[in-house]
Amino acid sequence: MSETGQPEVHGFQTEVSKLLQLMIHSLYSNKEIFLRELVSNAADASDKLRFEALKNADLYEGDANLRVRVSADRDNNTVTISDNGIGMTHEQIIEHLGTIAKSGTAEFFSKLSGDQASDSQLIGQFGVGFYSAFIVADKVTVRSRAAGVAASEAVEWQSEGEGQFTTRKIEKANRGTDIILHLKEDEKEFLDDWRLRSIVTKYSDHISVSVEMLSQEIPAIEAQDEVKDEDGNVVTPAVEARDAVPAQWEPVNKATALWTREKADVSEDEYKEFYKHVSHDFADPLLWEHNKVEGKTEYTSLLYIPSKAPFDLYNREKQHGLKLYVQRVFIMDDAEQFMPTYLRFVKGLLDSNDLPLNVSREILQDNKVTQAIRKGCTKRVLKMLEKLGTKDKEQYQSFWNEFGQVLKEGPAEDFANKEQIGKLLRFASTHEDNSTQNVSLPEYVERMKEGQDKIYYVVADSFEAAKNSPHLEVFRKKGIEVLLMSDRIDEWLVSHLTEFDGKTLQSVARGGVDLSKLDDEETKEAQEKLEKEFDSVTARMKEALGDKVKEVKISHRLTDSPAVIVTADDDMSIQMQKLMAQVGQEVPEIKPIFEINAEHDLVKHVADEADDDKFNQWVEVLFEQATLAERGSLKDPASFVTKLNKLMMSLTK
Ligand SMILES: Nc1ncnc2c1ncn2[C@@H]1O[C@H](COP(=O)(O)OP(=O)(O)OP(=O)(O)O)[C@@H](O)[C@H]1O
Repeated sequence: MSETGQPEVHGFQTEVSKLLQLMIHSLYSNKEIFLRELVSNAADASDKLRFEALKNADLYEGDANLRVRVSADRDNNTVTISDNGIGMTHEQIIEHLGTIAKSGTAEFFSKLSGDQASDSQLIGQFGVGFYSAFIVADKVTVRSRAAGVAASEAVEWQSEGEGQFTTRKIEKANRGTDIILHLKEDEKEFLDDWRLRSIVTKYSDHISVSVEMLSQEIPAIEAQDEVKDEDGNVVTPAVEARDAVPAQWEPVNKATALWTREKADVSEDEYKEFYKHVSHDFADPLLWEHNKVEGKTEYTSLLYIPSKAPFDLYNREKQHGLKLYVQRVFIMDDAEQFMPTYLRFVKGLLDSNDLPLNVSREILQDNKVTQAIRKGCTKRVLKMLEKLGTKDKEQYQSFWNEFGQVLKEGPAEDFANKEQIGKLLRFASTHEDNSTQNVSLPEYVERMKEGQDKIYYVVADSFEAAKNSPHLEVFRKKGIEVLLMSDRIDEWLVSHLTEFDGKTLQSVARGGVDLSKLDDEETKEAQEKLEKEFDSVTARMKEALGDKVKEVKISHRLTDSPAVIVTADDDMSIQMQKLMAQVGQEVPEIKPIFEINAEHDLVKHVADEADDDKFNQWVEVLFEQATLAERGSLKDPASFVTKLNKLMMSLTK
């Protein structure tokens, strides 16, 4: 730590410099948000102090009246946001105001295109926070003293937002943080008291700590005698002398915790602004619900579904959860115990009357109250989404596009709500044959054919591969809808969501697909006849392929392709084998079932081949071709090509 007055120079983390540049340019049209961000940080600092003071009331230093003050100084061209919250130490200020401690930062920067319009959208999602001060200021001074630290150990941070900042030790009698913005030449509008006041009211009305501004000073009035005309009538009454009323700090926001108010008294805009405060998101939320739960466990929840996914959504380790309050006292951010991981996109807060004020993450872990609230909140979110899905398909689709992948983790994580989650899933399907995931399971069930008792799906590496899978041929012919899955998580999903609405989910690539219930007697008889006729051919093929396959069968699922490989019902699916191999896990060798299309000309030709060598070559090529279509790769592609060439050459002779 430097001596008092001696500045230490520090460089910003590279990302901070980049962020600053980008923000100043892209958020210019919305520059007043700097005040929202700084007041929001000041309110958080008050919440944090209140929490720490639960254990150590001395931190209040005799001043428990927490407030944020906003003022302008016309002479010095500055706006100051001052709080008496938790404050920052020298180390904290360097860390918090010199780096970006967010997961997903690298990914964020890699997504920037250099195009201002689209980058400004992205930066909004990233969250701008303290650095937004530089949109309107060309120099920012932060003076801070952490609660419990001596006045002589306070710290001043200063920067012009260009690559570096300085810190130095200062004396500061008052606890907390002052942020002093030295306004840019053309930002003087923010010196106007009314302008500041209207921004504070617009953005910070819901903040539970009082935000104060100075009232106008009322000048002194001198005493004046009554004035009468010639007839003795009073023309001007006497005026009593009055002292000047100095400007006073007065609250400009409601300063009641928004969630404690009645729903009917909170406007849409207030809910939206409050969301931005708790989530640090820039965009409006998609949906929210505010509830007071009474009965055995009593709590208030205010749950928001964001409209845009954050950058680190796919990181299951990322901090998530709700802000926790106990009897209106802020306890912690990101209380993940109240939301399952697959709902990690939900933002908001909980205020419990049943948890103790000294509650810790450890206590929350194993607590009946926590479990009851988590159950209640989970159900609430699932219901909210279900309602949106039926009420507003377009909005639901936009939700699904942002968060659907994460919701697909649900059936594995939350067995109890499987059916409910099932209703929220959306898939691409052969019904529309395009890649938009917009078919729900209830819709699928409603379209099921008479006699169809299963929900059919195919999982492949890409939508195209799923759509063109040979397994679909018979389904297309019979007009049976198949869900087309190609997201990484899909195989995991269907291994946990095995049933919906009493109907089994069945992969079309499995051996046990049996559509015979949908066939008429005539077709069944014809199939049996064909199987008998081909008995010797399938046996010969099995001999040719040896233990590469489990079985060779006549297929009832093909119309255009000559052959296909399928997985036995109790074996691991090909897609799952691929996933395991990708993450470096050992995959047991699983032999497929080889199904041939007895009505295909190529198969008929092979069946008639008397020469054993040639027959074997044909069978191997058919088998490897089917493997290639299914897996997208072969263990030994070169020898496949050699065999194929040999066969083609023989055909030219
Ligand atoms: N007035 C303040 N009092 C105490 N600490 C503060 C204050 N303002 C900022 N900080 C500290 O600096 C950190 C960084 O602030 P910043 O606004 O950049 O990010 P954030 O609030 O964590 O999140 P976001 O960027 O999403 O707004 C805060 O997390 C907090 O620890």
